[in-house]
Amino acid sequence: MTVQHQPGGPGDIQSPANADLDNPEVQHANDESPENAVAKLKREEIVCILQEATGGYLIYSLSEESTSDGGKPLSLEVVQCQQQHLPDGLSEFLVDHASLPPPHLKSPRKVHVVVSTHSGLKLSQDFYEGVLRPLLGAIGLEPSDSESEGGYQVTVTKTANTVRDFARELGRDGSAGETTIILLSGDGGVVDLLNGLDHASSPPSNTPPPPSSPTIALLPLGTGNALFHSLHKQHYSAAAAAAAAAETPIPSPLVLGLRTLLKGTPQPLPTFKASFSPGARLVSAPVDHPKEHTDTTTTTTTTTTTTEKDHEKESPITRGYLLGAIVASYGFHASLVWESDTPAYRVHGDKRFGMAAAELLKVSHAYDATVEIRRRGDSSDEFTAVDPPSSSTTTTPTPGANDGGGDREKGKGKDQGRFNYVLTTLVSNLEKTFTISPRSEPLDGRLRVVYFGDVGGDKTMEIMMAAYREGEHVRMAEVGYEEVEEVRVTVAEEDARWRKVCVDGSIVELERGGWMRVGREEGGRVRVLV
Ligand SMILES: Nc1ncnc2c1ncn2[C@@H]1O[C@H](COP(=O)(O)OP(=O)(O)OP(=O)(O)O)[C@@H](O)[C@H]1O
Repeated sequence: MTVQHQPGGPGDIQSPANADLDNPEVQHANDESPENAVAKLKREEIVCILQEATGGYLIYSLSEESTSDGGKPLSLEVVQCQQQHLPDGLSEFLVDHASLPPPHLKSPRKVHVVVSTHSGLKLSQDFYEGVLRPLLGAIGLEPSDSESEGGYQVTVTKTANTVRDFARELGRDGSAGETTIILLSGDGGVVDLLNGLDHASSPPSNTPPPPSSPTIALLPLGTGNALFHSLHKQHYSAAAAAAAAAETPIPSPLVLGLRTLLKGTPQPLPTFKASFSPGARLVSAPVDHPKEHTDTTTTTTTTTTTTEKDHEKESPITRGYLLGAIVASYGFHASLVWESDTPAYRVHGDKRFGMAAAELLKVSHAYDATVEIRRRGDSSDEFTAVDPPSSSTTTTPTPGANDGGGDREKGKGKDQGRFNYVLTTLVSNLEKTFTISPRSEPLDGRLRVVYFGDVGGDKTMEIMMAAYREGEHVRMAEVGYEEVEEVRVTVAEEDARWRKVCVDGSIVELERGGWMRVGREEGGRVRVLV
């Protein structure tokens, strides 16, 4: 029997025993025999199975299909299976009652749900009401207004600062280490949490604070969800193999996220620190398309026509650094993240990235910068300048101590000092299928840099497309790729348009001659469920 949860009810999954026969959906569900309902279950949608006290099982699954009659696209369904034994192949989803709630959600731990309303397709609120709240209810957890009443607390974002403020508060009251935060957002939520917690600490520390850190459970409701996809990369391949064997589709990211919420274990999340020169400013989204721009970099001079500000608001970078867990970039990636954020592009939804990319590739700007790296084992001020590899030089990558050691052998050529792309990352994927750093393993804490020079728009496109083929781009002659301890990018550009850097989605504008220094951190400021 399938009983579809009605979003908005008070944690009220209706099991067959208390199903409301006046409810048309329940009535419809009651028309179906339990055997049929179980037989119709889609394995890839199953979140968990709980055993009932009376024997039998409740099978919970996530339905993400939109309905033609305007029904909610996200809902939790429960099917009762009255057999004494689960049908073949379902026992792996069984969660033992004795282990519920799991340790990371169990008192005395405090549980907070953070609902980021502007993330991705703005489905977080619906997901909370229609899926998470009833699922938590099923394992005995209910929302409450105050910690003293027990249960979990819910924070719904009202502004772009809500998550940071929440984290700051959490850091100040000293309870962060006993808290699990279920985060319904994209990558921005994680970064806001990291930086908010850091700001609560005093004074600014060079090393992460060792006291027990909060645990984050990610439910991927953003656009890119780079961290979530990178953490679940092996799971995707395992699930893909199992799915191929059983000829079933692989589970969706949200199903995987819910399974991890119930069965995952907390692990330290590697982070980096991006420090900036004194004139660096965090900038808001661009006010309009970039100004008409004459770019004659190919004939070695750059003519700019942009002098006025291209953004509405800017703020200093408190403490001179930002923390990140995903990516810090300069060049095409940073420009794309920033320039696709105009009101004019935003109305096109996620197509805005393709549109902004097409415009940027037409300009094919070669960014004037010095890129220096510090490798593991080098002393703290021992930076080596790198030049973009030249395609004209034949290369034979030879795996070395830095796992991309061969890349350093790639030739140096005319492209010296001009880059199209410089990206430092702790994760493998920027989207589910966009593998920017194929050698990165989940939580390996290794910082890697991917870079290439003034290769032109068509070649940039070719390199990006190769990244969609499981990261094949890193084997291309034009692309540098290696593990580093730290990267320093110093920007010589006149035009502010080309002085933007990106740290996990936040945009920072550097002053002329300004720099960004990205270094790996030891330890873990937060833990993440995997
Ligand atoms: N109610 C709100 N009003 C204004 N801004 C909000 C609100 N809720 C969330 N935000 C902001 O929206 C942004 C959402 O970022 P998030 O990374 O979660 O989603 P995304 O950008 O769609 O996904 P991804 O980063 O994974 O591509 C954050 O910067 C957050 O501060």
